[in-house]
Amino acid sequence: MKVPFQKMHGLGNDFVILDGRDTFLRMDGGRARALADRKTGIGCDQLVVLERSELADVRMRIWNADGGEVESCGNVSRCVALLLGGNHRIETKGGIIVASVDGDDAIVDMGVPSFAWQDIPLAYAMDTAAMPVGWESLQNPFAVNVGNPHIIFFVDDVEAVELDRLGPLIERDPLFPDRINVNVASIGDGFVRLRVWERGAGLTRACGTGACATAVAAISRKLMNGPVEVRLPGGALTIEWAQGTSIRMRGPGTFVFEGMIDLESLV
Ligand SMILES: N[C@@H](CCC[C@H](N)C(=O)O)C(=O)O
Repeated sequence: MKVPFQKMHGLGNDFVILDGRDTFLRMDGGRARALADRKTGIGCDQLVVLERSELADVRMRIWNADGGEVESCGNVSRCVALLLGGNHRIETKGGIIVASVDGDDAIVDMGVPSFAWQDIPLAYAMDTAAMPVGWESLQNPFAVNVGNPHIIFFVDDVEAVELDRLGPLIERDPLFPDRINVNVASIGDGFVRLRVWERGAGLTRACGTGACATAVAAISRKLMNGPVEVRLPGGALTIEWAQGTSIRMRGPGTFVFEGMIDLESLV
């Protein structure tokens, strides 16, 4: 049986979204990997299935392109808000987020960030605001969990970082038992420039949770005052946050195309 899908992107970070609210859709890592494959599947950074929720208006399950199911995704939460329209409480593995639509933008309350080393999680105790670790030129990072785990390195020039080489090394370092999303950021005049190596997806044009994590790190280290404009290769997001409060993200989501897919023909 063929089921409909939507292809969308948030600043170039792209998704295949399936609606399983009325029809049971069996999804697993193998199927997600097959659908995400850019040569043989539809192609995307993340595969998303909407389901009925007992806790919120809708449940959103997210798989990275490598087939791993993950807790959260900032860019897809804006796309889903724009797809559904109006205001929605969305259940994710990383907690409940609240999304609304404002013109071409969606605004998402991404929840309160966690800073405890056990919550990132790290393999052993350390100060997550000034981690005494480093990988070559990337030193003294900040770690935060914004629904999913992130590490942020502040550098002079994000373009000078070999993120395609260092990203996978850091993502899979034993310090991170659940692996980690790797952000390199530089402070500009009123904005932060950001590049992200995403856990399970590699280099992406944008990462919404990475933008949230980086804004939280920049505000915590008093490098920026909110709201923070985060400039990614695919475009900009605005992030608001103050100590002890939820993170608020604002930005666009774009419809690309729709089609039908036979899930049973996959592995
Ligand atoms: N692209 C996303 C994040 C997707 C999940 C991430 N790769 C992870 O493994 O946690 C975003 O926009 O936040």
